Formats: sequence, C-alpha cells, structure tokens
Amino acid sequence: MLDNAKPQPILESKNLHLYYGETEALKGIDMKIGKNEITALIGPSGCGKSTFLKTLNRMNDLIPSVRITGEVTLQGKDIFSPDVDVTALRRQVGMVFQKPNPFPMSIYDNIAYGPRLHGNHSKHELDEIVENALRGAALWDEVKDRLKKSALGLSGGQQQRLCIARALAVQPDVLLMDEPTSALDPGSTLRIEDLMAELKKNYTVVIVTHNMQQATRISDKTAFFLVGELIEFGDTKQIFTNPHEKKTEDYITGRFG
Ligand SMILES: Nc1ncnc2c1ncn2[C@@H]1O[C@H](COP(=O)(O)OP(=O)(O)OP(=O)(O)O)[C@@H](O)[C@H]1O
Repeated sequence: MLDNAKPQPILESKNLHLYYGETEALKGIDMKIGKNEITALIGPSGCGKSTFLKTLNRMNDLIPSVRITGEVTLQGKDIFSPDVDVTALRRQVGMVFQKPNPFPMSIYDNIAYGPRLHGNHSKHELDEIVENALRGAALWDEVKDRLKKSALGLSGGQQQRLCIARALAVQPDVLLMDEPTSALDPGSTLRIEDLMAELKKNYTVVIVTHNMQQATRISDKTAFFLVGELIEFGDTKQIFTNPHEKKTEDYITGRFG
C-alpha cells in the first residue's frame, strides 16, 4: 500500500494516531511525502483529511482535547520532539486555509508581516521579499501599483493568492493547503491550480481537496482517507485509473461520499 519508491521523503508519518478526547480521528497513518511533489488528500467529509494536514505543522496543538501518538518527521527530525520550536516549524511548513484570510492591513504589510516578525530586514530587503513572494504567487502584476492599499479590497481569488504569497514570504519548504479553492469561482480556481504547478518546482505541497478532477489535474500522489484510516496511497494516475482497494474504487466512482 505504501509507496516506497522515493528515496528520502521530506515528511513522513508513522503509525500516527490522533484523538479528540475519546474520538479517534486518525487511526495509525503511515505516509511518505516526497519533496517537490503535490500530494492530494481525498475522502468523504469527516474522514480526517484536515486533521492529518494540521498535524503536519502541529496546528492541532492549539486544541486542548487533542492527544497524538506515533511519529511525524520533517527532513528526518521528529516534529513532536521537545526541542522543536513550533513557530519555526510553522514557518518551514506553511499553511493556506479554505477561506482566504488576509489581515486587515495593506497588501504590502500582509506579506511583510512574517518576515518582520522573524528577522531584521532593511526597507530595501523587505521590498524585495514582498515583490518575490507576490511574483511567486502570480499576483505581482495585478497589485504592484496598489501595494499600500488594503488587502481586503482584492477579489477572493486575489486574496487567496495573497495568502499563498504571505506563506511564501517566510521561505517555507512545505505548503499545506486545506481546500484552498473551494470558496473560489472556476476562473480563480484554475489560476491557483496553474500556480501550484509552478510552486512545486520550489516547494512541496500537500492539499486537501473535495474535487477529484482537481486532484487528478494537479497532484502527483493521492491519499484516500476513510473514517480515520489511510485506505490507499500512491501515484495519482494509478489511484484514479487502477485503484488497488475496492473502497477507493467505490469512492472515486461516486458510489459513496
Ligand atoms: N476540534 C475538534 N474537536 C473534536 N472533534 C473534531 C475536531 N475537529 C475535527 N473533529 C472530528 O474529527 C473527525 C475528522 O475531521 P476532519 O475535519 O479532519 O475531517 P475532514 O476529512 O477534513 O472533513 P471535511 O472534508 O468535512 O473537512 C470528524 O469526526 C470530526 O468531527
């Protein structure tokens, strides 16, 4: 079931269990996430996709009832180890949410926020960081003349690219995306999908999506979850054309979920 063909995964989970109080939301997930790949997490509502995604940069730590056992390693290092700086982890493993959530400040300040927090940059350096991040998120040309204007004045699709740029500005290795296009119109969705193909040249992307066409269009690997279990994980093409598990086949052919 596991794909062992890749040499050194950037992220790996081993026998990962997560409990919300008494409820077991992840039931022993083993997954290797390859560097510079896009991995899509699919499965019906409530099967644990977002929970798994958030575990990868310890966003779940913020929920008091959560208990986690097993292991997640980033570049071979245990992310739950007591000496891990969680802020640094979240910088290295950035996150983009379902609804675009720009800060109520200027476009420039949205992008400069993280770099200002984490480092001592000159104005010139910050200008460069902001421009590079906006270019990286394919937004620069649309906003270069209005950097000092509020980010809230951007369209939904632009706001989501701004949030991607904000994540890029702190130079992450991995981007986690939780249904990043579900609140967007088809045109903005396609722009984000095009952008992802660019992003994977420099980053590793893990994306939760309910849209199976999207998974087939953009991802290299697909992981199918069902009630907290990883049912099947492999090359996206294989999962969608020749699934090994009956449950995967039933799901992708629309028999449930
Ligand atoms: N903060 C929480 N407290 C308690 N239970 C939670 C919490 N967050 C999620 N759960 C439960 O954990 C299970 C997995 O939820 P999760 O959000 O990870 O699923 P999902 O596959 O991402 O669903 P969706 O596609 O609807 O977003 C569900 O049963 C959900 O009710």
